[in-house]
Amino acid sequence: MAACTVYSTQSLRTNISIPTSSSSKTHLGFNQKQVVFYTTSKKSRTNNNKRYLITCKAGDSQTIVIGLAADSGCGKSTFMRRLTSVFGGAAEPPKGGNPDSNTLISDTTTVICLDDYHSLDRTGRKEKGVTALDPRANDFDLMYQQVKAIKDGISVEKPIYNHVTGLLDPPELIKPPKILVIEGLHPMYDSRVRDLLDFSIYLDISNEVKFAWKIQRDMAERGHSLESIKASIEARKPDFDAFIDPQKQYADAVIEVLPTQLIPDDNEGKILRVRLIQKEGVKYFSPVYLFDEGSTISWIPCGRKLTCSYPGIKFFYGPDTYFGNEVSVVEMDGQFDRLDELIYVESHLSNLSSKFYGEVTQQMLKHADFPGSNNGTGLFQTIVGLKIRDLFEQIVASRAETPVGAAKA
Ligand SMILES: Nc1ncnc2c1ncn2[C@@H]1O[C@H](COP(=O)(O)OP(=O)(O)OP(=O)(O)O)[C@@H](O)[C@H]1O
Ligand SMILES: O=C(CO)[C@H](O)[C@H](O)COP(=O)(O)O
Repeated sequence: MAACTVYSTQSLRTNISIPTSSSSKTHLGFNQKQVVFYTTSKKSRTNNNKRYLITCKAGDSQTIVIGLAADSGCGKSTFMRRLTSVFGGAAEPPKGGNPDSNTLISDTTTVICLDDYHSLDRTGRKEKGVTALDPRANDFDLMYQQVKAIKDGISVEKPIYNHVTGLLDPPELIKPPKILVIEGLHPMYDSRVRDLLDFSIYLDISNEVKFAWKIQRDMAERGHSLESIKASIEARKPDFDAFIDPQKQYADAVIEVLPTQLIPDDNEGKILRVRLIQKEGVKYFSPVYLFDEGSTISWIPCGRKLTCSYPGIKFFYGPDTYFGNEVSVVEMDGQFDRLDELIYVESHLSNLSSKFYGEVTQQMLKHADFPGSNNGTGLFQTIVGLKIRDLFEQIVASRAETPVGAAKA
């Protein structure tokens, strides 16, 4: 008989299929209760008026789980596009599925958006007076159960939050990929979910820059008024500070985006100072460094090999502490004039986990049209993408070396 796991999902509205043809009685435990299912037909089952989702699959290769946390409009999608590109192949929504699905699937990666675990839809949040950032508007039990199931090689029927209608749509099937990325507001909020992560990233966009990006997108591209953008940022801020921002203390890598220091009192938010904060001592992750590992360096690369216009470019590298953890920081302030000259900067960075000389520059040139390609946001997102590929390859290699049975010891 197939090994089965039960996932409770009360928000489930449609029947789901049970991928087993077994006709025998199956005893499955859930929430300390023993429930009995007859897995004879491909339908969802109800027990004590509660609907259960049953998934059956014997998982033999564990999925690697990456968490990416950030507020809305802070570059998660852009980062995801860079990451999937590092693995090759395009990422697309599930074929033939809900056109408003938030999921992106490529050969190696599946990116799920944690908005899909909103337990309250738009109307529900309005009625209860809570924002989507509030944990009460999210189902962390289901998030944990499903991420764990995928990590264990088991397919799940994940709910969909529809950003167009503001409703919870019928679920979609998510099969275990090689790499699962969970991106959204709360990947590191719940300790059970956090413990499932093999690597975690937080995009820390300062208020000034967030405001500038919001204006650019929501005003220029979506026709919102300046007042409504300001009001929306203000309304989210208390919950952002309480529930989203504190997650950065748990991240293995933080990309911090600040206004430039090269122009005194700059408040345009166009030139950026970007810091890649890398935790020391994380298994399978060795931080990138500039010139000499462990030293402290300030570097202005502008000159014969790198064209810079005002206000120039400044790099910094050095050790630091971050929420009590030892970290290494690489910082870039300013922006590139010519991306093809980035190779000069790349050749001074070490531990990049690139597969060939110039891979970072090649990736940046390939996606020159993505936001942030001329500054540290694009550069550090690309580098973190390479580090994730390296982490994945190291974990796979270490599993191949581990004799069967020893892994459980
Ligand atoms: N590195 C960047 N430099 C400049 N602008 C950026 C950068 N990253 C993102 N933006 C701006 O922010 C907008 C949102 O970016 P993106 O879609 O990647 O964010 P998101 O976190 O996925 O947003 P949402 O959660 O709202 O879907 C972009 O359209 C762009 O205007
Ligand atoms: O913070 C968000 C994450 O994307 C959204 O605001 C949240 O998911 C609610 O979505 P919508 O505004 O479409 O109802």
